[in-house]
Amino acid sequence: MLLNFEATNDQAMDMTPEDNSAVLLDCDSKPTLSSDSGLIIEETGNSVDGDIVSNNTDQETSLGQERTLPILQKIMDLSSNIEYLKKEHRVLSDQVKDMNSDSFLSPEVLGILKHLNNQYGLLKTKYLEEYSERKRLYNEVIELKGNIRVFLRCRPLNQVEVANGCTSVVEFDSSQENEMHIISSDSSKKQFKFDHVFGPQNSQEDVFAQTKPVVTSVLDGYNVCIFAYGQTGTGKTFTMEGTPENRGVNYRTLEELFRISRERSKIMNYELYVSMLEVYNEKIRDLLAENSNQPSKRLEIKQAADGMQEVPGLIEAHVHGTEEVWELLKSGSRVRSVGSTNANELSSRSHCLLRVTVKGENLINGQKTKSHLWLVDLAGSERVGKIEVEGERLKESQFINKSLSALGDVVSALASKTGHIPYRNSKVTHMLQSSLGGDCKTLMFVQISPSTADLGETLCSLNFASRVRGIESGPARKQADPIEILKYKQMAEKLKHDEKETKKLQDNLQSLQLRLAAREHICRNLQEKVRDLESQLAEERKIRLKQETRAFASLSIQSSSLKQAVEKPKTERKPPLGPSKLRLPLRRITNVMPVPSPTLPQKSVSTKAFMMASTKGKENNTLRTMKAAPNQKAFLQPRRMSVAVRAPPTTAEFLKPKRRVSIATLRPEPSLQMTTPLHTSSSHFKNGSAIPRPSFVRGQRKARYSSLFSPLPELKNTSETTPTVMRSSSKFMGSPPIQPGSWKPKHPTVVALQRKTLVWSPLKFKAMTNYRRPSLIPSQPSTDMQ
Ligand SMILES: Nc1ncnc2c1ncn2[C@@H]1O[C@H](COP(=O)(O)OP(=O)(O)OP(=O)(O)O)[C@@H](O)[C@H]1O
Repeated sequence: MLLNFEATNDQAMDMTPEDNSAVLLDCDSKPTLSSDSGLIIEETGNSVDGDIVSNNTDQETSLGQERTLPILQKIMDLSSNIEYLKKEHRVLSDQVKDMNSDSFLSPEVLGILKHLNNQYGLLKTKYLEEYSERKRLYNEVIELKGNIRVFLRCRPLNQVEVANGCTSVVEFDSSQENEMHIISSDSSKKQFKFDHVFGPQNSQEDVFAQTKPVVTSVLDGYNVCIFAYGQTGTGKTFTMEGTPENRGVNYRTLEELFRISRERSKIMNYELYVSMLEVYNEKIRDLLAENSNQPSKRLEIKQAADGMQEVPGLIEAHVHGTEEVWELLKSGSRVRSVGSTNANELSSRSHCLLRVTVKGENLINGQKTKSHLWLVDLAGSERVGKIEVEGERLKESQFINKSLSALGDVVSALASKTGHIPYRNSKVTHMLQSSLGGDCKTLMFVQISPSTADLGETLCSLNFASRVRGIESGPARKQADPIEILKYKQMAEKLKHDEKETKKLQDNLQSLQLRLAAREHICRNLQEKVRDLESQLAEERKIRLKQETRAFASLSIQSSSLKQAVEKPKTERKPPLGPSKLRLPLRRITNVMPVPSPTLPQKSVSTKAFMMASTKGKENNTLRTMKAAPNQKAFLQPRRMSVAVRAPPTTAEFLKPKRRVSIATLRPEPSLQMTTPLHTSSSHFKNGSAIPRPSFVRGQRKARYSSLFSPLPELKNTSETTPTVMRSSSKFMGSPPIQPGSWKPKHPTVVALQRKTLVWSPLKFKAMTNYRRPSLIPSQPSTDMQ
């Protein structure tokens, strides 16, 4: 009979001894393996019918055998089974070996597995990189939009809730760290999204890890505000303050600030100050004030010059280490107003505000910053009916709810971007004004309870938080130290003033330079003019010499002819025109005093000379006579003789000054007393009460020199004397010294330059230097000149 091993085996196992006893098996029968690895048991002698001879002896023996047979049989069966199982194990092991080495773990498969493993690792790192990059970009967008970041934190169910059979209505998706769902009573789910979601399993470390980047930006000069909002008993104080075993955001923040400031000590110098206050029943109380149980002075919120809210008189404790901070926080928390409600045994009955002021100074560029970090634990929103409060607690609750509803109004106004934001409706909103709508980084923790019993309150908190998340307050900006700003403002004003002064001085300088240039130009022109005049004078002298020679000659002829024609007694004869008034040769202007004429008064001689000249006056004859003059002394005759050759003038014309040069017409200033060497002698006589000689020629010279030197102040002051410059060199060798205010320019260009406010410009100056104004005195003789 052929049996399948498994079936046989199973059957064998299930067989009872009675069954076994019924079956006689040949001990020698051995299991053999079939070709298909099945077990075949050959029945080799189980048929005993007709082969066994019965006798008594044999019967006893057979009875004893019958008793031992089933046991033996069983042993045999089991041993054969063991044998069989061993064999089967061997076969299967061989098969597994074959599979391992041959087919399943072939090198190709291993290679593919390796490759897939590497790819998986790469994708994982890529995903993580992308994830952090997305988060960074998201944070940047939030910062640019100025959105208030909102973190949700859900506490675990407490013992009371568990005992009451409350279940959790909050569902978290571990793959989405910023999403959560609320399961409503009708089993529908409502999704809420926040910047981060912390479940009951998240620790204080997890929370601070996400908060750290925001709080530490206070060291970079940003104003930061973190506040916890939520229903009473949801863990606001736990998140912000924590417990000695599980310290909260406040302590961890200061610890981190100290750590970073130590790290940056080579570049930055930081000073940290801590203030702690509470708003209880709409009154501000300093929690760090000594004897804070006593009624303290009234603190009010004022707006500082930099637009931030300040509380004058609030204590600012300078802190140097975390231990000091912890002590301060503990002492502040101790005096905080807390009370017991049926929602929270130690419920905060006030809004607690911790302010950290950071003063930073950059040791490299000296830039200073002053920024604030506000850490706010708001009082819990609560339904008065639900928590069954009365008396003082009821009053507290009403104040709390009023201020929280004011916060809600502010958030609604900010979210809808209305013009007026009602910040001043409560102390808290007034205090957080710049944090909610200003240029600071704001983070809100919305705390919720997971309990089904608090579903309504939880939904209210979540809706409020979603509205807060929608507020766009504009990007945050770094805060410079107000003292620094003031210093820079003063510096800017001083700079402006200095610039004005510099401009004024530049203008003055420019006008002086222009005046100088104008004067130099005048001087140059005058020098040229003097040279021209000198040459003209020389020419004139030459001509006059010729004329006088001619006149002298003609007179000599006339006198000799008269002598011959009319015989007169010798006594009547006129004395010859002697060298009574010798003149120096007219070569150049000199200081040498001329020798005064000792002889006849000029007037009588000149009159007679004029009369004689009128009778004759033939120039050709004069010239001839001149040529025939015996010696040079004759050329040094008094000037009257030379004038006599001209046409006889009328009495009025006689004394009229002759206009000879252009200078006389340019500056006809009769009042100006300019002298020549000749005039000096005349003045001398004048001063000595002598009668001045009526020489119009000298008058002409006087006018000419007056015009020449009148613009020079030195000459004006010394009008009665010859100028020093003239005396020393008789030429204008340089600019005359300027006495301010002693000379008023009269030339229109100079006057215009003086009056005009000039703006300094190198181009202008260049243009001006190139510009040649017309000379005060024309270089070519004009029609006025003769
Ligand atoms: N995440 C949390 N893990 C463990 N326990 C928490 C957590 N959050 C809150 N608790 C516990 O819940 C209780 C209430 O917390 P807490 O006092 O901080 O609430 P609250 O919101 O500040 O209440 P109130 O507004 O009344 O002051 C505390 O005993 C606190 O230890």
